[in-house]
Amino acid sequence: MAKLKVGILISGRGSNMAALIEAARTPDYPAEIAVVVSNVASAAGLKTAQEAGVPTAVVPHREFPDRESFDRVVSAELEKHGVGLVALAGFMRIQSPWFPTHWKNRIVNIHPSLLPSFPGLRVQQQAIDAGSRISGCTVHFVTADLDAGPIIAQAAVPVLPEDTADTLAARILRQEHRLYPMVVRWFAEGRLSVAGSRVAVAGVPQGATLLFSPAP
Ligand SMILES: Nc1nc2c(c(=O)[nH]1)N[C@@H](CN(C=O)c1ccc(C(=O)N[C@@H](CCC(=O)O)C(=O)O)cc1)CN2
Ligand SMILES: NCC(=O)N[C@@H]1O[C@H](COP(=O)([O-])[O-])[C@@H](O)[C@H]1O
Repeated sequence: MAKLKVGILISGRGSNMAALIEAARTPDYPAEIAVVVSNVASAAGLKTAQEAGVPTAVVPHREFPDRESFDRVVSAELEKHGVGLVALAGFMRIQSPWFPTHWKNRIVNIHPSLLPSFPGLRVQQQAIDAGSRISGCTVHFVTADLDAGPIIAQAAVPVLPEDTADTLAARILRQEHRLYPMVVRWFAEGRLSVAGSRVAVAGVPQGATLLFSPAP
């Protein structure tokens, strides 16, 4: 049976992209990484993808008059590679409503907070400033509403008194690299269904959609 083709959008380092590429190297993983697209030519993740033999493309957002025209070219690049799931991985552009509508329930994002808390950017510092004792990451379907799409799975980590944004980000990132490949596998296996704002994951234990790592 043909594997699900995943297209990954990045803007920078690409460690979540690398985790997905590594997961897809396993023969029984039900997805393959078909293309990596960046809006930034200098994204370090492009080199990582090329060294892994994954096709890449750059679509510079600054060259477009508006978000939708940029989004349509990105979408065409993904469709050229037969992509069935779009995975945002440190992709730093807010997409026009056209994109998540066109890719409805076929586009996911990983976000470094326990949504709905702390959408947007600089979220690790937001959690620290709020005195949160727990933080983590969320994989969700992407909709026109920023960081507000149906939640698929989350991973939680402690926030320590001595944490800086960087130490907390590093602790969360380790869980991101576990969570994202797990969720992409579930999508590829056809286990995800969306009803309104809720996602059901068929055939997995109820607790499997929440990882908790008490390790500092
Ligand atoms: N329509 C949607 N687009 C995006 C979503 C989403 O849920 N719906 N998720 C974000 C990912 N993201 C946080 O997880 C995020 C990325 C970027 C921004 C942002 O403010 N971008 C600015 C530029 C910032 C920069 O270049 O440093 C912008 O686009 O003007 C907020 C949240 C991805 N897109
Ligand atoms: N709002 C989007 C956002 O903040 N995404 C976050 O950017 C980082 C990208 O790292 P990576 O490029 O090494 O995967 C990740 O921590 C991801 O959760």
